[in-house]
Amino acid sequence: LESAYSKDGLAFPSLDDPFRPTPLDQDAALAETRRLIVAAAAQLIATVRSPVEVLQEYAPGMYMTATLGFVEETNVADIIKEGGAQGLHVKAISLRNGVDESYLARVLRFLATRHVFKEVTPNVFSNNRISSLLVKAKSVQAINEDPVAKYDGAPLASFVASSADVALKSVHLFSPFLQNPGNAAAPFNIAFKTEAKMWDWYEEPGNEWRARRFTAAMKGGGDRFPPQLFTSGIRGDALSPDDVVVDVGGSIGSVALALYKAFPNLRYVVQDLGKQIDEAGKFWEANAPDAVSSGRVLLQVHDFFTPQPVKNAAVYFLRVVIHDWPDHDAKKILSNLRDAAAPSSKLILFDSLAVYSCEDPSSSVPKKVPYPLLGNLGIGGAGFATGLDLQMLTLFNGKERTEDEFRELGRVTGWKLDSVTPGPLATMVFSVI
Ligand SMILES: C[S@@+](CC[C@H](N)C(=O)[O-])C[C@H]1O[C@@H](n2cnc3c(N)ncnc32)[C@H](O)[C@@H]1O
Repeated sequence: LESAYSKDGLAFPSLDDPFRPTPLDQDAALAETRRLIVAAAAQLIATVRSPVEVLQEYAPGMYMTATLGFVEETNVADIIKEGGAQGLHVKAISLRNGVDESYLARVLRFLATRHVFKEVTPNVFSNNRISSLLVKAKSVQAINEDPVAKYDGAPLASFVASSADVALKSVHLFSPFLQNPGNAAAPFNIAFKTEAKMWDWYEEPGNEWRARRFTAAMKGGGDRFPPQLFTSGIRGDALSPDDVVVDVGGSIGSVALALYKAFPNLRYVVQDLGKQIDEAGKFWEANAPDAVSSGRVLLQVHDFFTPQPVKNAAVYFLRVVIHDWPDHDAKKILSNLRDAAAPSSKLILFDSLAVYSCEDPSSSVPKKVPYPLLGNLGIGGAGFATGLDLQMLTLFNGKERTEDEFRELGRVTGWKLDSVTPGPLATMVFSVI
């Protein structure tokens, strides 16, 4: 890593400094190097640490979520940033967010002990590489003036905040749900005493701020979505000008926007529920004003449990949608697309791939990892995906699926899995059976 950075005339970033993006953050070979180092370091810790201490650290793991949510809600990283690089005393943070300074000190010390924030001198905290990503996109004053819009432009902060809100408030019902899954749709539904799916519940009065936060989280999607992912599983000659690409459950269409910019001669349809499509109108107006008026991009209200109105599209794609649904619902969604498809249509799913923690001889992309690391590289490889899997279970009884599970889901709905391109989001390309 150091030599790769020095080749670009850069020092390897210090944990003490705020995060500054560089092109090397996107370099695939370096990402693999990082994963191996993290996998090895985590395994080394698990190996040498007293197992008692390991469990003492893991069992109260909820405090990580709770403290991150608290600092996000009370704008701590934002306040520290506005205070300057030298850091701020908890008294000064308290003056701005009204939280007792001794509570702040204890929360920030818990996090600094885990490398989120740095305690520069006693009770003085600065942002470091990790905590700097908790900073939202607006000034603290603007946040206080319009709290509902607090997470606009800050997708990662939105993700952190919603993990500490709906997910944390639901997860204490995890074990009862798993033991009696017939009693409710998901732990979320028991916790919030609702039969509604989380999206529909967001639309209820009083939840406007949650709906807005969710949209903010989704708006970051396109930035983290390199368009070449889209073509990675499709033959170069498979798409022609004016071919129709449907972004099913596309939210505001941040992924379709990235694709539209990369492949402007295709036609796009972004489909979602009403509120998302209303937001999509504003999003496209701000980012590609001609796209909708020229007819290249159509924003369409569509419930994917009803027949798909766009027939014979070249591509139907769903990004992080199928993992929201249990198998019986996922099958309905894919069957509706199959009914609308032409023989040449492709279905592309972008989702995290569940990878066994041991070796998987049946995988179409077998990966040899250095002995004695875990088959999925542990938290270095599958940390986020395994966490997301349980988050989907908690919120929706959804799931991240293995390659075999995707193949089977396709097979029973009339789609053949042609290729799998692994990555932080895997690309699964299906053709019509
Ligand atoms: C996790 S988000 C993914 C959004 C988008 N694909 C992206 O990657 O940015 C799931 C989306 O599914 C949409 N959704 C949920 N139920 C739906 C339904 N019945 N019909 C259409 N869209 C739905 C939600 O509104 C939400 O925008």
